[in-house]
Amino acid sequence: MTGLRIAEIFGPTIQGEGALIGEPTVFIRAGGCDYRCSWCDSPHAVDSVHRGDWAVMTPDQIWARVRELTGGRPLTVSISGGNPAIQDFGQVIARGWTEGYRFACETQGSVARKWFADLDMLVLSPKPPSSGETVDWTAFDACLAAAGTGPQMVMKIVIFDDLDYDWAKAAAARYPALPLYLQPGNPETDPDTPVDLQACIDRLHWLVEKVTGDGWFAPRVLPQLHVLIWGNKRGV
Ligand SMILES: C[S@@+](CC[C@H](N)C(=O)[O-])C[C@H]1O[C@@H](n2cnc3c(N)ncnc32)[C@H](O)[C@@H]1O
Ligand SMILES: Nc1nc2[nH]cc(C(=O)O)c2c(=O)[nH]1
Ligand code: SF4
Ligand SMILES: [Mg+2]
Repeated sequence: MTGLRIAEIFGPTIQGEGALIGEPTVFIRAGGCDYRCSWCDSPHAVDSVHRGDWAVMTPDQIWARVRELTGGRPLTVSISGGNPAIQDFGQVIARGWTEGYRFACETQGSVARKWFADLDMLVLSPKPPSSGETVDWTAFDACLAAAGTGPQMVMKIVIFDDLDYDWAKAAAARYPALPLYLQPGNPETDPDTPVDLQACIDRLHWLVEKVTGDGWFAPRVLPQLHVLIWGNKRGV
C-alpha cells in the first residue's frame, strides 16, 4: 500500500481529554481533515498549507516509531488528527494488536471505517454550532454501525457558549446510551502564546455550573489536562 499522511507521532504523554484522561499514551496524529472548525487547536494537521510538513509513512514505519517511543512496552495508542478516518489505519492497528498494544481513535464522526471495529475506544466528537461545521447525523450513525460491538464508544463535545451547550443537550438526547464527556472550548490555540490558566478554570467553572444548575447529570465535565500542564505546546 502507499503511505499514510502523518503530521506527528509523539509521546509517551498522558491522554489529556475525555474518558481516558490521565492514561499514558502515544499519539499518532494523521494529516488532513474534511472539516475546518473555526477554533481547531491542531491546524498544523488540517490545512493543506502544512502538507509539506507531513510525513508519508508506511504502517511498518509508523509502527517502528511507536515501538521506539514506548521501548516496546504496550500501552494505549491514540490515533487523532486531522481526521484519521479519511485514511486506512487498519494495518497499523493489526501490527500493534499482535504486540499487546491497545488503540483509541478521536474523530468527528463524519467518515465511517471498517477498522473502527478493531479499536478499543472510539471517541466521537460531533461539532457544535460555534465550529462553523454542520453534523451529518447519517454519517455519524454509520460510524457507530461500523464500530459495532468492537470498541467502547463515547461522545465528547466541545462547548464554547450557550448555543453549543443547548446543542450538546440535543445531541446527547439522540444517543442516550453513549457515555458523554463535555470539555470547554479553548479559544487560545497559538502554540507560542502562554495560555491564561485562570481563564481556562473560569470556562470550566461556567460549564460545571451550567450542567449542575440544569440538573443535567448525564455528562462528565473535564478540562483539557494537557493544556493545563503544557499550554498549547505541540507534541505533548
Ligand atoms: C484536533 S481534534 C482531532 C480529531 C478529530 N478531527 C475531532 O475533531 O474529533 C481532537 C479533539 O480536540 C478537540 N478540540 C479541537 N480544538 C479544540 C479547542 N479549541 N478547544 C477544545 N477542544 C478542541 C476536538 O473537538 C476533538 O475532540
Ligand atoms: N496530551 C494530549 N491529549 C490529547 N487528547 C486529544 C488530543 C488531540 O489533539 O487529539 C490530545 C493532545 O494533543 N495531547
Ligand atoms: S474536525 Fe477535528 S481536526 Fe478537523 S478541523 Fe475540526 S477539530 Fe480540527
Ligand atoms: Mg488536541
